[in-house]
Amino acid sequence: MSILIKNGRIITSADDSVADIYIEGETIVAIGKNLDYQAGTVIDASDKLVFPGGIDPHVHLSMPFMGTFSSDTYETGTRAALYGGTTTVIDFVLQTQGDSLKNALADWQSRATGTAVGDYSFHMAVTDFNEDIKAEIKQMVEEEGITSFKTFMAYKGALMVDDRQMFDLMSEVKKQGGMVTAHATNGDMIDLLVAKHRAQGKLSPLYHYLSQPEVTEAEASNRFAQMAGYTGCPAYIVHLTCEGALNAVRQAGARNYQVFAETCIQYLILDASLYEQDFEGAKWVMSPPLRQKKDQAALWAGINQGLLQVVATDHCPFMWEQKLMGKNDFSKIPNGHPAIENRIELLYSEGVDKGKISLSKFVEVSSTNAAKAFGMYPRKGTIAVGSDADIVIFDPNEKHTLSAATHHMNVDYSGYEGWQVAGKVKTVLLRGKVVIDNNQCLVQKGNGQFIKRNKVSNIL
Ligand SMILES: NC(=O)NCCC(=O)O
Ligand SMILES: [Zn+2]
Ligand SMILES: [Zn+2]
Repeated sequence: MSILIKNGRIITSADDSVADIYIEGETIVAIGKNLDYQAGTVIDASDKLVFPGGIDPHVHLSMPFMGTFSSDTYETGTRAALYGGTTTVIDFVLQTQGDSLKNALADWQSRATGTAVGDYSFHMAVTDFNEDIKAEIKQMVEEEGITSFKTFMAYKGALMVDDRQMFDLMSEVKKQGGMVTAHATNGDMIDLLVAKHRAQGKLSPLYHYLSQPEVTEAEASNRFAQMAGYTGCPAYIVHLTCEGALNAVRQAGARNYQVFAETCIQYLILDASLYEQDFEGAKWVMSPPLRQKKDQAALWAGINQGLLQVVATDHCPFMWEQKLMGKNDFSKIPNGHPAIENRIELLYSEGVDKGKISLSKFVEVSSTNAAKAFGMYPRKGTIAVGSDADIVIFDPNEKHTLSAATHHMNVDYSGYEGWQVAGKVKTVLLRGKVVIDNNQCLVQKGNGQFIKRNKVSNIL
């Protein structure tokens, strides 16, 4: 099978030029002006942007959490991702405390294998670290191609690890050539604030926000970054939301520690005023919570300053019925919101179209940097000869409106209902196959492949 994409404006993190792309099988074979190949399919990309398939390294599909499961499966979630221009996602395998990493991996493999529509990989979330688990780290890196290890510094009593475990894990992961990532908020402080608000009968979604003030994130981010610096372990903070946490990353960088950070689209464009509307605010109950306008400004600046390398989603959708589990108590609202399908169009619209970031920065933070940080580059994350032909053809002028009525995520509301975006994902290729065209998904479940990842060395 061969495809020739003609006359698109090809944007990578390094280049911007109008040219053609020739694809054979799953791979990009040639890029240049006026390419003269006899292709099975020719796609005219005149007046369109052509950029690498998005990589969302923070999603939760069919995730068991807070007494329920996130509502997108590998099928619905990766298909919605493709509609939105994201061709590869990285989900989190969650170790059950007291059990092995191997068993957790088998559990997640059974959900994803033969089900995913788009490509996927796994981070391993270590929720309980001891000598037995230490022995499994090497096996994950060497045999399974899982090179990043997630930790939760919050969700006390469920997923949280203590500092001793974190410190020990970092030393081992460094030895094995991996990366430790963290949900960096102070679980003890949050636990106390939640208990205090509940005891006072303060039970609306607003108190979810007030139980996780900026200091809880700034403190944990700094602690995580300092431990990373001391152990020399490459480290990555997930879903960073605020100025205080960004300052911890800035300080770590000033000391040449390898500390990388991701924010998510919602923290760039939504703010905490959404919690001021009775239970409706449950749509945006996520951890960490939405912050203030001053934090949004800091995050956009952090992207441009290279302190934040990735814009992900932390896609973790729950049906409204599931959110209602916390109708009378904010601490029982399943945490998370849907965005896997909306990330690229929102980031283009609010970032590039509004002049906050350049097109090359857009490509870096939506695709290239995640591929580099998580050991998939240059197979993924760029448009280059030899790379997988994961390609988005995007119309920068086709305005449209986001809505639950038209999205493909398995969730019955949108966090962005009525939001007008400036451009539209038109055609998506995954490993040389047209998977989305003309608002249609052309592939079935089982099309997605598990992507084994390389060790983390000389990243970014
Ligand atoms: N973020 C969130 O609210 N839900 C998913 C789990 C996590 O990433 O902390
Ligand atoms: Zn988290
Ligand atoms: Zn998450």
